[in-house]
Amino acid sequence: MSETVVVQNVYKKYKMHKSSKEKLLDIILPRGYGEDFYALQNISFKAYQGDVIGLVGVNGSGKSTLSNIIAGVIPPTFGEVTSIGTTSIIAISSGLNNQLTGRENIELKCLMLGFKKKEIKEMEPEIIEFADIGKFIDQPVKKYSSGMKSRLGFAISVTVNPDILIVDEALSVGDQIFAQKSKNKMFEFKEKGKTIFFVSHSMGQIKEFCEKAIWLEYGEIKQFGPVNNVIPEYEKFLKEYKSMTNEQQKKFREEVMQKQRGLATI
Ligand SMILES: Nc1ncnc2c1ncn2[C@@H]1O[C@H](COP(=O)(O)OP(=O)(O)OP(=O)(O)O)[C@@H](O)[C@H]1O
Repeated sequence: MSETVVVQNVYKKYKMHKSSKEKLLDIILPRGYGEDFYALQNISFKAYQGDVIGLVGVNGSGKSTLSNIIAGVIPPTFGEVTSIGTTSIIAISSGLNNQLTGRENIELKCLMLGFKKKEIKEMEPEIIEFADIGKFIDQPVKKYSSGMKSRLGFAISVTVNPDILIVDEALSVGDQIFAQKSKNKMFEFKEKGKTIFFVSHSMGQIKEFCEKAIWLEYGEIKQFGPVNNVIPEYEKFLKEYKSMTNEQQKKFREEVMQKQRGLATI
């Protein structure tokens, strides 16, 4: 099985700003301003053709940041990501331009992915049919509901037929019929041997769909392995976390923040 995504020692550092003044200082000052905060630390793993990998972790553990880095939407601060093949990300905030119509967004996104105008015209009917948002396709996206946006984002991302697909919570919005249609499409991709990363808070969906899982904690990989090993451990942690008192949960979150604040050894 050949490698499709190689992630090596990836870190993502953000600055914490308490006010817009601090944000401004960060831009003006040569060394920047603000406390360092690591959304990701020391992330390394390999994905292979046909891998379907679930990304799990509590809120703020770094799932979306890692998805965006794999997709090339944002760069890592340190480290390297090598992708063999075309990559497409499906996320609720899927980078649609609010001022443009759905149809114009199709063209823009496909142009950005490197397609020629003729190819886009050929793909357009398929995208519109999959999105199934009727006359809204010629309305500006700012008039769309969140479900409509995710339908259009999903339709574009799957129709361009990427080798590597990153699905970030996309199945949690939209109605049941669309969710089923999306699920079928993803199973179709899985059968074709594409590499899929799947972010979800639904352990049911992760267990149903993925063979491997990455559990992120404090922006680090806590566990990576077969879904049947990782998810029971993660569920055990979730159960313990839920049974904590508010005070204990607060302490845990503070420890998390502390760990992400520049304690990284690079
Ligand atoms: N642009 C940014 N600037 C500063 N901090 C950021 C930025 N984007 C994300 N973060 C921080 O990085 C951490 C990881 O965020 P991320 O969205 O990747 O987590 P997540 O696991 O996807 O969370 P959720 O389950 O809530 O979607 C969070 O603490 C978040 O506040």
